[in-house]
Amino acid sequence: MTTGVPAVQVQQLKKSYGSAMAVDDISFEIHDGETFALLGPNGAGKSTTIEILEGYRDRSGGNVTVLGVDPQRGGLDWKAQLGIVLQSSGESGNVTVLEQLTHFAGYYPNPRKVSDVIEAVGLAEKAKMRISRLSGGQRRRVDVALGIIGRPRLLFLDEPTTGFDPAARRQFWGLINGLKTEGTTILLTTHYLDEAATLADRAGVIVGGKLVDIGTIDEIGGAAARVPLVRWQRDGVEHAQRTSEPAALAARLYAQAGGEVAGLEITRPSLEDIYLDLVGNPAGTVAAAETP
Ligand SMILES: Nc1ncnc2c1ncn2[C@@H]1O[C@H](COP(=O)(O)OP(=O)(O)OP(=O)(O)O)[C@@H](O)[C@H]1O
Repeated sequence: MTTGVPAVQVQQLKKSYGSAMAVDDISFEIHDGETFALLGPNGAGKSTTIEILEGYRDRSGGNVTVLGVDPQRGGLDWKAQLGIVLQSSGESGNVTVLEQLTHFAGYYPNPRKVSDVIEAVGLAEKAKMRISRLSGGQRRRVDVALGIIGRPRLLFLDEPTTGFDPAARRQFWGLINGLKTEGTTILLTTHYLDEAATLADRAGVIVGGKLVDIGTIDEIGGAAARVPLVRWQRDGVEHAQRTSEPAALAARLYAQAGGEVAGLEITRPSLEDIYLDLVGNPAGTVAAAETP
């Protein structure tokens, strides 16, 4: 249900570990029912931010509310409305998948049906197997199952699909889309940009503890970053040019070559290309513009 009150409100959040600033003056909001992806390279400050929102870590400065409550003061009622999938799996116990989920379901006032959750994360055939005997990716699915068993209003997913095979990742996307349809608010961190592009409504990009961009998936990086790229070869030399009229350029090249253009390729930057430009990775930068 949309109430108009942001599910998450972060204002000038700061977190230092000793003299090192892990999170440096970050502000953003997550609307009720929205899926928001926090993106950034290793060590950018994503987990620190999420752990502050979950109430696991104290902040050094700024204001934060999560479902209207300061996480440093959140009680059991507040916690029961959160679903949390931490970055590293804690589930390696000697109990079965079914036992573990049944046990955790007992902590929540209105849990999902255990068998439905086991089915949704693709563990039906492993329900009676001890968690310690599952593969890494299967254990990760148990983490996800534990995150959603309590029917959370707000779900935190910190790199949820690390270790998933491609089919499991697609299945997980379907699961998340189902939760979105039910109105669950989701905060996701992932290094898989296709995952962010598929699942998130908006994203924020953190680099070195600072928020360098925020917007809908279609806005991240700005319009200039989305201009198509035309590549071709002439006399064995690679050429590349960004242009908003790629067909016109291709036609010009065709006319100049008097026929087919060697190596002609027109691509639109993916979220990953745009992200790599944003975080300053040279592998993501596109060759300088030139005219044919
Ligand atoms: N408990 C801690 N004590 C000291 N420094 C820490 C602690 N936890 C994190 N840091 C530092 O804070 C910075 C941000 O770490 P954080 O785990 O939030 O990054 P991240 O964006 O989640 O990275 P990754 O993508 O690798 O998970 C890093 O430089 C890290 O070394």
